[in-house]
Amino acid sequence: MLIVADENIPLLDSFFGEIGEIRRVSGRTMTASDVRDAEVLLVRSVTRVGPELLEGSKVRFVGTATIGTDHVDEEWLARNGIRFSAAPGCNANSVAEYVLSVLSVHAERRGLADWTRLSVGIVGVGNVGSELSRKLDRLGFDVRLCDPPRAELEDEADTSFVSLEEAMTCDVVTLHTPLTRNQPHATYHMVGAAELEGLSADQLLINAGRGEVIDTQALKARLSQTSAPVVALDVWESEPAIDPELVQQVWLATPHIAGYSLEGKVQGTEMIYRALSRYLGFPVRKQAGQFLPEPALSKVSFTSAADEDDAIKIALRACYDPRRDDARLRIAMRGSDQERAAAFDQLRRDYPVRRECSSLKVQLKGTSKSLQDSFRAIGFKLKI
Ligand SMILES: NC(=O)c1ccc[n+]([C@@H]2O[C@H](COP(=O)([O-])OP(=O)(O)OC[C@H]3O[C@@H](n4cnc5c(N)ncnc54)[C@H](O)[C@@H]3O)[C@@H](O)[C@H]2O)c1
Ligand SMILES: O=C(O)[C@H](O)[C@H](O)COP(=O)(O)O
Repeated sequence: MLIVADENIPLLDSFFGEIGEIRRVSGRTMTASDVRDAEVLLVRSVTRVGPELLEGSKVRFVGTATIGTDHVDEEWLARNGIRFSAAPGCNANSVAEYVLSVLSVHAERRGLADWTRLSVGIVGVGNVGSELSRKLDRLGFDVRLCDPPRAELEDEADTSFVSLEEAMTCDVVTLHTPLTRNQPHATYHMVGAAELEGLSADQLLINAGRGEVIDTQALKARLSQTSAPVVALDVWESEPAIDPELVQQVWLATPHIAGYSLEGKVQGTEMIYRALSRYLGFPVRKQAGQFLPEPALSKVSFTSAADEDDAIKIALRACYDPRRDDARLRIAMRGSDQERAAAFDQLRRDYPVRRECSSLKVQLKGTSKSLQDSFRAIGFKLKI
């Protein structure tokens, strides 16, 4: 069986080597002739999957090792009897850690002694938003949830949701919706001139969903005003050809890597491996955990002398500091349009190994119970 796969999917041989012959191709430039003879197609988010790619091919199973599915024409696949599977939640924890790290840097720049005094509006409360909300709640932040599709469900009567308008009054507004069009609560350009107008210079807007959820032109216009909000973008309209002026205008600019922890990527591969095995009736023998190496940084230690807020931020940013990705993206924005787009993709292809907080053992000596709880809330392993 021929399996055509995006070369950026990690551990292809380890997971799929026993299932079939693997042909690696560039996900961004994959064409119909690359996949014509394949029975299985494995992609990430940069490959548009629909009739242009698959008409006339032998493909009967498509797996995307990502949470987002806006690159896949699911209706067409279903109409053509092609089984489809995604990887819901695979990198939700990675994105939550990205947001926490961004918050920690933002609080520090603002001179806030206690970062939990920030109110946080989470827009889109699915796998990512829920994981983030759980961590923030446990840390003691004031969290408000905005998810109109969920708010309409009968079994959600116990959860209190706010409108987008109200979420956008929080100190921090963080977007985690899918990209949707032509349906109730569609998110394409959901944040436009009117929503941006209401944000003040004291507020932070984060987008780690999809770039098209914010209207780029409206954002650029808002950011050129003196009272502009602080903005952190991980996702962009028309990736990889992103707007270099917008990169200059935002506070923190990263190349769509919020979900790029090693754990997140490998879990994505594992999820489509499981789905394919089930589809083919093969036993599921492999799991992500067996392929995760020892982390480069495995232990940190704090004593009672540590400032509690500082200790959390030091440990968080030892695992992941978004300012490194921001610096790399800014450097990559030099050159022609084509060079910039290639550089954006290259940053993602050659992304350094990043481990999640759960890979770091934190030793606490003589520290308070509340500090221990905060470390646990984020997901660190504790040694007391
Ligand atoms: N930056 C990254 O690296 C990265 C990583 C993972 C996922 N993502 C993106 O984040 C999105 C969310 O991921 P997830 O796992 O939480 O997905 P999910 O499907 O579990 O949850 C999405 C939530 O958004 C809600 N939603 C839909 N329309 C909305 C609207 N108009 N307003 C508010 N909420 C709305 C849905 O009801 C749902 O609860 C993905 O679709 C993907 O596009 C980005
Ligand atoms: O949807 C997702 O899971 C994320 O956006 C994912 O991190 C995208 O990564 P890519 O497929 O572009 O490598």
